[in-house]
Amino acid sequence: MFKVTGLCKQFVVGVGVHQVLSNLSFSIDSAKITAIVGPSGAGKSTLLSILCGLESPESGVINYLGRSLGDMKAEELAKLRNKEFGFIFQTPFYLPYKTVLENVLLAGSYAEESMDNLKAYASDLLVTVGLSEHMHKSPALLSGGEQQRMAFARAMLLKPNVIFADEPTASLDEENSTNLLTLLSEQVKLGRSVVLVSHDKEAIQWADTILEVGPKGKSINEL
Ligand SMILES: Nc1ncnc2c1ncn2[C@@H]1O[C@H](COP(=O)(O)OP(=O)(O)OP(=O)(O)O)[C@@H](O)[C@H]1O
Repeated sequence: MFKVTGLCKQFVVGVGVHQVLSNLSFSIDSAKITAIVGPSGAGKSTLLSILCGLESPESGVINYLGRSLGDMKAEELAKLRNKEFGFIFQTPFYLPYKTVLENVLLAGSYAEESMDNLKAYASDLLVTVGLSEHMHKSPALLSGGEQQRMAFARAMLLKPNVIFADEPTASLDEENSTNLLTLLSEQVKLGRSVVLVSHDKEAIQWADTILEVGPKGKSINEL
């Protein structure tokens, strides 16, 4: 699904240059959970941001289903992110003055479906993740695990092909981690792909493929 060749990324910090990823080449298969692991500061989150087109590399080619992200115009890339990629972060973001259902529908304006269909689908998703009773409350009233399940439902709204997750279980207890990982693995059985960055041993155990980024992003190897 992803084929990455010769990826280099650096950040300019003050008058210096911080080399974060150096000449990495690897592939990520579809319909699998791929975990990106490695020491703190190795560049895992940076790598995730590059794969989903939020950051651009200094050099290297990132092919997604045969299309080079670097050759896409900003509009095309934004469309790809909205239509094909879903995102889950360590800390679920939400608008507290909107309900759980409205928060799940935040990306709805990018959909081609009618708002009525989207609302019905968002409600179904909230039933699937066990939040049907909380649909019309503010997310501020939910527990951390419930908020993360809301984030999962939001990530699924536009039926993404790939779900990117950066430390999705880091703020969850074991039971809530297992719930979230179960939801993600069910999506993989339906043919979707999950790419996650994690330090969490349990989350890593759910992965079909583990890619380890070496210190200072100087290598990447499948474990
Ligand atoms: N926007 C930025 N500007 C400058 N430096 C950055 C920026 N983003 C990340 N870095 C630096 O790049 C390096 C890699 O950061 P990144 O967050 O990708 O690492 P990580 O492997 O995900 O770390 P952790 O496991 O601790 O979250 C770090 O040294 C970080 O300080």
